[in-house]
Amino acid sequence: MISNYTRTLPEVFKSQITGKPVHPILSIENLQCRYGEQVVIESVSLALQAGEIACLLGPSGCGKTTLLHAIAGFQPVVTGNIQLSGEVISSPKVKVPAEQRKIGVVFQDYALFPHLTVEQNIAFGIQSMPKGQRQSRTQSLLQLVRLKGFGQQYPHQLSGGQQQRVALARALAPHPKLLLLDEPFSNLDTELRRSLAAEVRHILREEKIPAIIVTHDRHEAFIAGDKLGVLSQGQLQQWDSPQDTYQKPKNLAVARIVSEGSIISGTVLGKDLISTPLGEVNMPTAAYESGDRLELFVRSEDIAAGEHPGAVMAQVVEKNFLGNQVSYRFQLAAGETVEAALNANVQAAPGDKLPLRLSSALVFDQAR
Ligand SMILES: Nc1ncnc2c1ncn2[C@@H]1O[C@H](COP(=O)(O)OP(=O)(O)OP(=O)(O)O)[C@@H](O)[C@H]1O
Repeated sequence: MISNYTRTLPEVFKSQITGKPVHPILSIENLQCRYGEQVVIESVSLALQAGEIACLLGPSGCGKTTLLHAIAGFQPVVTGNIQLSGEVISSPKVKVPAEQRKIGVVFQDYALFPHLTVEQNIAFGIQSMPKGQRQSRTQSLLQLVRLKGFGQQYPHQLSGGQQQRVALARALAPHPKLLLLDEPFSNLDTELRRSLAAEVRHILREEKIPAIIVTHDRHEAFIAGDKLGVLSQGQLQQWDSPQDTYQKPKNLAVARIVSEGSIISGTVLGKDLISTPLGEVNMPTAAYESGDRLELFVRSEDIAAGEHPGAVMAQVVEKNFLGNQVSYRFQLAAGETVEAALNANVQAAPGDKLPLRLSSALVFDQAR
């Protein structure tokens, strides 16, 4: 049973200058969204502070887009509420129309206007600005997204990454209070995705616009986010910094979403000592008694190869070269298999046996 990650409700700070309360830019309290009888978002609460960038990560179908649509105003709310700068914009009784929310949205497919130039696309949402101001905003955004000189081109003359930067500039042009990006890089190849994730982070920082980015790619989320929200089965399992989420996942579902690894069994041998099919490992066991059976999550990088007292022999069943590392799948004597990411100088082929040892593992109560 995956325990729901419950957090204290959004904090409201007091300004040190005015003494007035400073609300999170976005706060969501006990949100539920449904399609007919199907509950897709169940009791989600979170707070995003001014200037923060959050990434929402989770498996396909877990409700990421639905949550984004609820914030944007495209999806009704069954219970709970959504507040922007302290004002309720969505609840069962309140629904501020999407176009009045001052929330920008960037979609996966860029959705640029094909018959408009890059400059015209960027200026589309700021027609009400005086001409001089509009032109200067457009030019500064062109520079910010590194497309100076491309202003007169049409979208089909640009690469995918360039088109997505135009879409970002267009969404930023009216100075939204919050920007929502729904899998903005998923049409791009892996390397470009990650460099664009870093670039988008830089651009949002420059513009001081808080954002929520939905992604499937944990590396993209680690690069772009100050906060990482892990959504699974319609519930926000964790809402923390990427580093804390990686190092201290709240449950097995989060561990599996944010890292590569394997599940193995363990038995508590005594104080802070657990026996596993990969040998004995020192871990806090205060919550358990000797003899307790546990499920452990072993991250691929927590397994090392080489002669060592206590190492156990394991047989290579699969090997994939990744450059500086090689990903191996090993069969252990007890029949379990584990994934390990080993240094490329370890030479082994399927069928070979290697001594392995475990440096650490994650233990979860009622792990499944
Ligand atoms: N318009 C709709 N009508 C009915 N069910 C829907 C609708 N949109 C989404 N769903 C269902 O709601 C669930 C969550 O969908 P959602 O698109 O929010 O997930 P997601 O996490 O964004 O998925 P993905 O990563 O694949 O885009 C899925 O089971 C989906 O089938």
